[in-house]
Amino acid sequence: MPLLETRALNKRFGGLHVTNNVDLALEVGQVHCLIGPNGAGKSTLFRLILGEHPPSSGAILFAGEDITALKPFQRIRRGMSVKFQVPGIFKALSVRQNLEIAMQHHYDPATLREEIGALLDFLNLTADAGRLAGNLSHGQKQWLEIGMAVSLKPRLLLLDEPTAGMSPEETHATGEMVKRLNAEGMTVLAVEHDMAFVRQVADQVTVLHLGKVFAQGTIDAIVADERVAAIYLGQATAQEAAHDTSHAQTGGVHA
Ligand SMILES: Nc1ncnc2c1ncn2[C@@H]1O[C@H](COP(=O)(O)OP(=O)(O)OP(=O)(O)O)[C@@H](O)[C@H]1O
Repeated sequence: MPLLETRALNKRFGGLHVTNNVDLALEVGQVHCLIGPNGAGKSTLFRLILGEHPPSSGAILFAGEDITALKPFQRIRRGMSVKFQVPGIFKALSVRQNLEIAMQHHYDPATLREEIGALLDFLNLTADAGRLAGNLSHGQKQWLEIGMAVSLKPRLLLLDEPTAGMSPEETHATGEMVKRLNAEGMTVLAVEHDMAFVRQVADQVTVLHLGKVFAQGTIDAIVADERVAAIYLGQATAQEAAHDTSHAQTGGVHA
């Protein structure tokens, strides 16, 4: 049984059909990346899975249970966790205090100290534990946010462009974190533009285009798929024609 499944999922905003009959299945233990040109509907699908938008029709199942009507907090309680692109960390508190807030109600004080210590190590933030979160580098803030998202050991981790704005080194370190979490049993769904990251972590890749599942497979199959290359190329051509490359993909589909 898949850990997460969407069945004939649809979302319309007025006349705009943004999620179009999407069937997606995430097997337990998989790292699944969702890619696609700008406006393909990735964020919307992500928000449907989280329960931030109600779908127009279709169903979402988590571990076999129909969660379509559940609120986000009820989904989180069942074992979903999310890291959004914009960090939701408390800037005026230290790194350690941020983790304490996320974890304090779930562990006794001695275990809490141990768990935070292990998580700081995992995040490469041990030396920065006492620093104000607001003073961390961009990459470190993203890692702290990942730490808060995984601190309660969710079954499914949802990542929204986890490497946006990161250097190649930071991107690679983030990929290693995702692989370690996955090796410990966490299932991961990541919306991502960075193809090096996708290649590093993904077992399975789903390409969305105009709200539909356009292609699915391993990263090698996706990169070799000329139809996939064409939709990215089409976008580049359209953007060049409009003299607007400000929303260009970082890296395109060529890994
Ligand atoms: N709340 C909303 N109301 C109306 N239209 C929306 C809403 N949210 C998204 N859309 C539209 O749905 C389409 C898909 O947007 P979405 O953000 O899901 O795409 P995306 O693949 O995540 O794009 P990007 O890679 O640029 O983040 C876009 O045309 C967008 O304008």
